[in-house]
Amino acid sequence: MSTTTTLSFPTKLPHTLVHSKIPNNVFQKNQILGNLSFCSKKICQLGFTSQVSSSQANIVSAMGEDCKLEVSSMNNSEGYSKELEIAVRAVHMACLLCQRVQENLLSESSQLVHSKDDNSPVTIADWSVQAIVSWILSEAFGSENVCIVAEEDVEVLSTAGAVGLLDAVVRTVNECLAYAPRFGLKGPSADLNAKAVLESINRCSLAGARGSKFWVLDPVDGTLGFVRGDQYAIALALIEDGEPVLGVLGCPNYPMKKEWLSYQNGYRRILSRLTSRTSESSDKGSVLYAMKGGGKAWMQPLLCVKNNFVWPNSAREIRVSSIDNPALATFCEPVEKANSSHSFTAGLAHSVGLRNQPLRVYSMVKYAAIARGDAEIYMKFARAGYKEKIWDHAAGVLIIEEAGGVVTDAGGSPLDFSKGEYLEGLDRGIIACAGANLHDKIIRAVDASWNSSSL
Ligand SMILES: Nc1ncnc2c1ncn2[C@@H]1O[C@H](COP(=O)(O)OS(=O)(=O)O)[C@@H](OP(=O)(O)O)[C@H]1O
Ligand SMILES: [Mg+2]
Ligand SMILES: [Mg+2]
Ligand SMILES: [Mg+2]
Repeated sequence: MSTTTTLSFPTKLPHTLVHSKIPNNVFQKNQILGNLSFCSKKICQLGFTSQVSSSQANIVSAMGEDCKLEVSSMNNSEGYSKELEIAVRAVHMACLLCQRVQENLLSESSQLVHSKDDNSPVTIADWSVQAIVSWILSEAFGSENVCIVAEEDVEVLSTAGAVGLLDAVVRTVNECLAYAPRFGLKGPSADLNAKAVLESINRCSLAGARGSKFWVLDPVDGTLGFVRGDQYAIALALIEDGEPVLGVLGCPNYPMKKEWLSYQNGYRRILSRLTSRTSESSDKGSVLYAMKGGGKAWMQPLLCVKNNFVWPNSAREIRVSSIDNPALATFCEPVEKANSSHSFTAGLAHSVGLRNQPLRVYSMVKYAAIARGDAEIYMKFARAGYKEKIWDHAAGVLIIEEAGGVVTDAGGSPLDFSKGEYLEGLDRGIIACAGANLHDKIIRAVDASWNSSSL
């Protein structure tokens, strides 16, 4: 134990490091240590020195053998490890913010839900999350270096009649940013005023989607689910040269174990013990993330500010389901018929031989369900003329792909994130599957039935 050895991790990842001098009983096989700075700390406590910088470390073998540390990351991890660290922390903070606002919305049935021009809802959580994520990314990387494409704008908040609403957003933003140090982030030296909050929201612009590198943010995806006390997600991705290179999905009502969800209405209702105010937020939700190219995706429990948690958080690897028999597979789809044709997918399900009831879930939690292996297929067929937005898909697509799944349009082409705020040229709909076999079957079934559909 007293030997001092330097564990020096080459900067080029992925990488496996085998070290024989770590005592056998220190780590357990397959234990996941979380990010490397945490791993490094743990190794240092044992009297070793380590030089590590970022990412995930996973003990792949130990106990009686050489201790083997697998540093799992991707080819481009050198370039994006800091972005991932910051993005994951920002999304954790956004999850806490949303949990608080959702609790208030449900308990006070307050007037904090507004309708946009297209009649879709927007709440103080949507604006507040956009403000904090924009603020955190700008602080971390410099506002001149950060380009964010995000769903919300400041139009409603800037009107004279919206003073109360803006006050509520400013309060929510400051309450949340006060927790920044708990997440290892620097918070503002003084509370942000209304002007600074509006600036943070407004710094995000749709025009950025034409650039070669930009962040894409859906501050609350599934706002309808959010206001109904149901599932929703916070989605943040980094796009480079038209492809998502990192993706983070916060799912505040989707616990680490799917057994903690009630299935009565798909994933709609979480068990009452989880909705009670006394339960820990970490029981309720999860944050998923991946970086392009490593073939791995990860999930963390939400942190509970009531407990004295210490960042970093632990993470466990997630993988898509291995089921490729349609009779055993489950497909998910949007809750609202207006967002995706339930009758068309019912026909597809029948022709492919899917027997299970569809899992109707709000938001990108559907992508999370596939990536975690809780369901095998996700299909969305919006009405003709609807153009899918990049922020509704970018993070989810990358996480599913890195977890081993396939995501394409209904023509089998990858989604194109290079053409601005919309997924231009999308062929009919979106199909995500746990494996190529199921994916092929669905694509063929779409071709066979499309012409006779009313879509
Ligand atoms: N008419 C129509 N057709 C297709 N898609 C639409 C439509 N209207 C909205 N949207 C987008 O759908 C996002 C929510 O998708 P979901 O899969 O969660 O749908 S559902 O709420 O479960 O029905 C939702 O995202 P948020 O606005 O972030 O909630 C919208 O971007
Ligand atoms: Mg919306
Ligand atoms: Mg959305
Ligand atoms: Mg949204």
